[in-house]
Amino acid sequence: MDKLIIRGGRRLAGEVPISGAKNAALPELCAALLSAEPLVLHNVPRLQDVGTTLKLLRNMGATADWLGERDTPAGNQVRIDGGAVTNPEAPYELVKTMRASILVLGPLLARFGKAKVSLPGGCAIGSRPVDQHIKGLQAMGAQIEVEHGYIVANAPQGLKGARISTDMVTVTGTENLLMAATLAHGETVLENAAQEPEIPDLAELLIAMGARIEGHGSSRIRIEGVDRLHAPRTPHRIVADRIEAGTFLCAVAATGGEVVLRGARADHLDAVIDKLREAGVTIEAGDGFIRVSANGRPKAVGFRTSEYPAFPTDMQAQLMAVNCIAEGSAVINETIFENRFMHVNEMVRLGAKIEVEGKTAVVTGVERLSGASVMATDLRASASLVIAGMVAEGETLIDRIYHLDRGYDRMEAKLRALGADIERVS
Ligand SMILES: CC(=O)N[C@H]1[C@@H](OP(=O)(O)OP(=O)(O)OC[C@H]2O[C@@H](n3ccc(=O)[nH]c3=O)[C@H](O)[C@@H]2O)O[C@H](CO)[C@@H](O)[C@@H]1O
Ligand SMILES: C=C(OP(=O)(O)O)C(=O)O
Repeated sequence: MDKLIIRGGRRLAGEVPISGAKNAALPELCAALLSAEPLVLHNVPRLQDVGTTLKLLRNMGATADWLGERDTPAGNQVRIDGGAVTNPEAPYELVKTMRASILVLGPLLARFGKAKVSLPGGCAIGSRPVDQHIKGLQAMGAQIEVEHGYIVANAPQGLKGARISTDMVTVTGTENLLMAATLAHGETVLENAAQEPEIPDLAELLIAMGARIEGHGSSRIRIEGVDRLHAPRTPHRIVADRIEAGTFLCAVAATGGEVVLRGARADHLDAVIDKLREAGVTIEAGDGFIRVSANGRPKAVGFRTSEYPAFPTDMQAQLMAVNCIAEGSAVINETIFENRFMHVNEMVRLGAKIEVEGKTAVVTGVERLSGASVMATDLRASASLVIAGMVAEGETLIDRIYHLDRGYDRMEAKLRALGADIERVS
């Protein structure tokens, strides 16, 4: 099992390319199931969850291939041909490692009138049910049973448009229902829709495939179903990963230095950038880049996670790492997931002062952290430990970094290119 060894104390400097967004790539790869014509996506990040999704699509009979080797001009392009899908099923073995596999449910049901998808189960950050996905598809006329750990869904006459208001804002729930509605008979209205930038990115892809969608990016999306979707005339380029970009911003805020993030979208990171400025970090942005510079200890900043455009839960752990070495103390409220403070005990092993009560963490900044062996428990927890390790004195060893690889494209190589002392060992 791979581990990371980090020797802290280096400032970061230089330029780093920001990859395509994991959370846009996953639904957009699944969107290939909506059409019998091939889909080509550009700017696909080379990370574990993308590999798992390609396997899942191949298991159904689709062809799904990278168009070039890593680091070649076509190295981030993928072609999926959903024309050959014969087996509209997602087995537990593939679904258990990646919760986003639930995103095949809507497309399969809409195109084939049936689907059998393993329940994804919970994960370290919380129980993460999919009841809203099921409720929405039932409102569109699907018959759904949960049997032996599988969602077994049927809509022999096809799905029909409906007005659906989910009980809470759900990102993959909105994506699943949006994709399903593109091929439903009549009009679907999604109320209380998620507004994360990955949703308009998905909607733009679907529109390029012939879908009729309005209101994406707002809390009310209207979809008029069509008979079939086709290949987009030009390949779709996946939007930049705002969480990867935010992670690098926090890394520089903690270590100090000056870094340019190439390809990053500052307009998708307003809440994170506001907090980092409040912490004393300098951030400038222009078309396709963000420049961040920091000197000395940041100031502690409190924040509360919430749905986009508020502060993202996927950045909570990384900004907590910055707070660990900041001047002053900060209160952090996690409102999206019930158990997303798994990194706290590991940060405490590095010398951080953090107290957790329920959904609130109080961080009192310390002057220095000290390197230790720690364990990654989930994706963003891993990233926060990398940040903490880069400012800790001495050596930090991070175990179980398969969590990190699920969502970052070679983070350690990108950090090493910026001057960090970080290596992967087996
Ligand atoms: C692949 C992907 O895009 N993952 C992101 C997506 O996850 P994901 O789409 O799974 O998260 P949701 O937005 O659905 O979850 C929000 C909240 O609603 C609850 N809920 C959700 C659906 C449902 O049917 N029932 C229910 O109770 C969840 O348990 C959670 O407490 O959005 C999260 C919130 O921004 C991010 O942290 C994840 O990185
Ligand atoms: C929680 C995350 O992802 P997923 O929904 O894929 O588990 C994340 O990206 O931080």
